[in-house]
Amino acid sequence: MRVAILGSGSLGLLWGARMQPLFGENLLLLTRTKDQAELLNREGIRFIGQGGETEQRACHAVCSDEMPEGKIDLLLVMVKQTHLSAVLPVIQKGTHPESQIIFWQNGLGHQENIARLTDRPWTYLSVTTEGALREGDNVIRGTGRGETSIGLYPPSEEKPHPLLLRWINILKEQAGCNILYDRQILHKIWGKLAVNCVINPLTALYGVKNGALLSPEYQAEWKEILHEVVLVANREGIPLSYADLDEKVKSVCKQTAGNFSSMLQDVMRGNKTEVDFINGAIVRLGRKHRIDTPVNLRLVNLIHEKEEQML
Ligand SMILES: NC(=O)C1=CN([C@@H]2O[C@H](COP(=O)(O)OP(=O)(O)OC[C@H]3O[C@@H](n4cnc5c(N)ncnc54)[C@H](OP(=O)(O)O)[C@@H]3O)[C@@H](O)[C@H]2O)C=CC1
Ligand SMILES: CC(C)(CO)C(=O)C(=O)O
Repeated sequence: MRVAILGSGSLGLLWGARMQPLFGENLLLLTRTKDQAELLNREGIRFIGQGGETEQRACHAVCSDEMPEGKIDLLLVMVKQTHLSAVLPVIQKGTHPESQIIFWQNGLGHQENIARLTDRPWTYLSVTTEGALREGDNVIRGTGRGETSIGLYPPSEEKPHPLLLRWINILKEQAGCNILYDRQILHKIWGKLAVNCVINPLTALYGVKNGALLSPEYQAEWKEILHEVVLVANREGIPLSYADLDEKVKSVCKQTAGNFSSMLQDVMRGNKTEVDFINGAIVRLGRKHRIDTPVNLRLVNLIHEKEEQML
């Protein structure tokens, strides 16, 4: 099985380090720049565990402009939502009709991009609570083991392809990953979306770590955001309750108390954030169902203002 990772950032380097011992020369990392590919080929990936232990893993990388044609059997797409449409031609070129293509982006919006691929029926969404922080172009720090779910998208009663199940088993049995196939992947996507709708914009606007949101001053906004998310989710046919989601957001704030959310990190680095695919997705779907979502809309606008200020 030839496996590739498109996007060698935080998530890409984490999964690259993890899969290298399992797939060796059959694993390819794809980068945006030639410089990063050269660095990875020269020095490999340096993985720093939670206890500070470091391992150097040799790897094979190329710039995504040089994606080999039709050779990849299983592709992990790990670029941000903001770069997805630009890499569609790379995905189309590197894969074949039996390829298994897994999209890892937070938020909603990748569905439209997936629909633009031609003759690629085996597409999946993934939701992961595994955390990673990139400390250099070839340095990755694991910030907590978590759980990963993968499900066919568009949703289908069809069984997943045997190749995907083989890959999941290899990761489970040989790398001890907590990873599973999930027929209800959209429920997981919405659960994670709700978490991101609260934590990401509030931490980015107020410049605080995830754990700070548990203090009373943020509770009013937190509740207003979640109420809108639940209304929209239910109208989309996703049966999520306010109480469950509120509990989930609290538990993620506790588990990741010391983390800077990805949106806060983007704002600090002067990068475009994924807000249009997180709170922006609630606003778009709200409009579709004629549900007002003023709180999420306000957050989208405030985050865009913040992005402008940081440019
Ligand atoms: N980090 C985490 O723990 C988690 C992240 N996610 C989601 O996963 C996705 C990726 O996140 P994360 O890894 O943190 O993001 P990063 O920004 O760290 O990584 C994205 C990578 O994609 C690369 N990229 C962009 N354009 C191209 C291209 N044309 N060809 C090849 N590579 C390209 C970027 O390259 P360059 O750096 O050179 O611009 C970057 O290395 C996001 O949607 C995020 O929401 C989900 C769960 C956890
Ligand atoms: C779960 C959370 C909020 C962890 O920081 C995250 O997914 C993010 O930062 O994007």
